[in-house]
Amino acid sequence: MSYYLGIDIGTSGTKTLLIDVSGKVIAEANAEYPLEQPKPGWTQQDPEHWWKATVSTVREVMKASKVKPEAVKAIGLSGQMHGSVFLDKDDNVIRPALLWNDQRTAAQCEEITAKAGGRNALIKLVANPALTGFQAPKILWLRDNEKRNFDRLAKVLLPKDEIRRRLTGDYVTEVSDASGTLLLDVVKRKWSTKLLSKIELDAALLPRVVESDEVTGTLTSQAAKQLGLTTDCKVVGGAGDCAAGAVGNGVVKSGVLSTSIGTSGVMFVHSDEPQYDAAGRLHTFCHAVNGKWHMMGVNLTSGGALQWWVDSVVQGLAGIPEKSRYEAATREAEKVAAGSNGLLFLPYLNGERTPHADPNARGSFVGLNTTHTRGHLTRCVMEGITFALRDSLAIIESLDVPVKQVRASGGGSKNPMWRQMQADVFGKKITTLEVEQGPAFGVALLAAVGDGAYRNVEAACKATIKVADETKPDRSAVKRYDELFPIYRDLYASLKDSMNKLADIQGR
Ligand SMILES: Nc1ncnc2c1ncn2[C@@H]1O[C@H](COP(=O)(O)OP(=O)(O)O)[C@@H](O)[C@H]1O
Ligand SMILES: O=C(CO)[C@@H](O)[C@H](O)COP(=O)(O)O
Repeated sequence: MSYYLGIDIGTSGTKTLLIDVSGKVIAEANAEYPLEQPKPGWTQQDPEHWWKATVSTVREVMKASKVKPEAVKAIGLSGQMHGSVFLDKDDNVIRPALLWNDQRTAAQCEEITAKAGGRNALIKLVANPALTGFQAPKILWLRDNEKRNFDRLAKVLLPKDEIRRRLTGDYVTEVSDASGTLLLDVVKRKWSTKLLSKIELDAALLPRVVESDEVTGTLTSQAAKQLGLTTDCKVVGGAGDCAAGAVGNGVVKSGVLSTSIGTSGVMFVHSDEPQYDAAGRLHTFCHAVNGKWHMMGVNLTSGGALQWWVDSVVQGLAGIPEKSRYEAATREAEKVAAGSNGLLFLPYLNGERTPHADPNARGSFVGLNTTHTRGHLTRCVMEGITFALRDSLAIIESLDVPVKQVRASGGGSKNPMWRQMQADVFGKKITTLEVEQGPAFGVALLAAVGDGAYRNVEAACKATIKVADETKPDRSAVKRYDELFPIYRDLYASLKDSMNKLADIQGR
C-alpha cells in the first residue's frame, strides 16, 4: 500500500498527517511555535521553527503509524501564505520571515500601485490590488529599511517553499501560493515580467513556478535521514493553506463554498475562469486544481480574535489546556441568546483585508451596557468574527457566484456552537466532512495525485471526501442576525477615522 504525507506550516504550528491511498488518516501530529510581534501590526517568525516542527511531526507520525519509510511515496506541502523568507547566496536566512498579517508595508503598496500605472492597471497585470500582507511589498520594505540585508538578498521564498528547499534542495513554488506574492500573472499562471520590470525587481530572486500536483523533486539524503524517510520520496508542488484547505474540503468545482475559522478567516469559492471583484475586496488567485482559479475573502484576525480574548483578557482560564479553555469560554457564551443582547464586536485587531483593506483598522466592542456579562462578550467576539465572514459572503453573492453548499472548516468550526452560529449568521445550511483535516489533508491528496494514484485532483476528492454532518439555520436567530448585520457593517465607516488615529498613537 502507498502512503502520503501532508505537512501544513501554519501560523501557530505545523500539522502533519499521513494518509493511505484511500484517504484514510493513519496518524497525525502537531507542533506549536511562537510568533514575534516586535511592534503593533508587525509579525515575524524564525523559519528554523518551521523546519524543527516539520522534522518532529514527520518522525512522530512515522513512529505512531509503524508504516515502513519506503511505503511513503510522496509529500505535499501547505503553509501560511504571503510570508517572505529572505535568503542569501549560501541559503542563510537573512532575518526573521515577515508574515501574511504583517502590516508594515503601506508605503511600498502605494509605490507598487503607482509604478504599475494605478490600481486598475495593477489588477490587469496580477489580478489583485497591492495589499500590505502580500510578498512583493515586503521585498521593497527590505530594500527601503534594511539596505544591508537587501544587498545580501539572493532568493525570496514563501514559508512552505522554504521547507521544500530544506527537503529537496530546490527553489520551487506553485501557482496557488505564488498568486499571493502579487508578482504572478494569475491569468497566465507565470511570473509577471511586466510588473517585475516596472518595480525593478530581479526575476532571479524568485523560485520556479509549477502546478500544485507536479512533482518538484525528491528528498536529499540528509533530509531523508532527518525525517526517517527514503530518497525516493517525492515532493509535489502543494498549495497555499487556503487552496490546500479547499482541496481538503472538496471545493474543487463551482457551487461549493468553504469557510474557515483559523487564526485568519477565509471564504473561498472555486471558479472555472478567473473572476474578479472590481473593487478588489476579494483576492483572485490560481487554484491548486490545474487550470482553475478561485476567489476568496480573508479576515486577518478571525479565530485569532477569540484566541486573544480567551488567552489575554478572560480571567480564570489561564493554565487550562487550550481545547478546554475554548470550551469553557464558549460554554458561557452558549447561555447567551443570539445577538448578545445588542452588543457588537469588530474583530480588526491587526487591521483588516476583506472588505476594508485597511492596515490601521482596529477592534472594538460597541453597545456595552451594565447587564452584559463575560458570556455576552465572548459570544459577541464570536459573532463579530462570523459577521466579518458574512461580509465576504455578501460580496461573493453580489457577483452572482452560485453558492449551493457551504462547508465549514478550521479550528473554530470544530465547535458545534460556532457551526450553528455560522448557519444562523449566513442564513445557510452548513456541512462538515468526515475527515476535517483541512490543508494538510488537501496537500496529502495532491501528493497522491502527483504520485499517479489518482487521475487528477477532482478524482482524488471524489474518492476520498465524504459529508458527515449538516447544521440547519435556526429561523429566529437568522432574523436577529439579519437585524444586527447592517448595524455591524455601518460601524467601520463611522469609526474609521478614530481607529486610524488610535493606530497611529499605538505605532509610536
Ligand atoms: N474548541 C474550540 N472552540 C472554539 N474555537 C476554537 C476551538 N478550538 C480552536 N478554536 C479556534 O480555532 C483557532 C485555531 O484554528 P486552527 O485552524 O487550528 O489555526 P491555524 O490558523 O493556526 O492553523 C483558534 O484561534 C480558536 O479561535
Ligand atoms: O493570508 C492568508 C490568506 O490570504 C492566511 O490565510 C494565511 O495563509 C495564514 O492562515 P492561517 O495561519 O490562519 O491558517
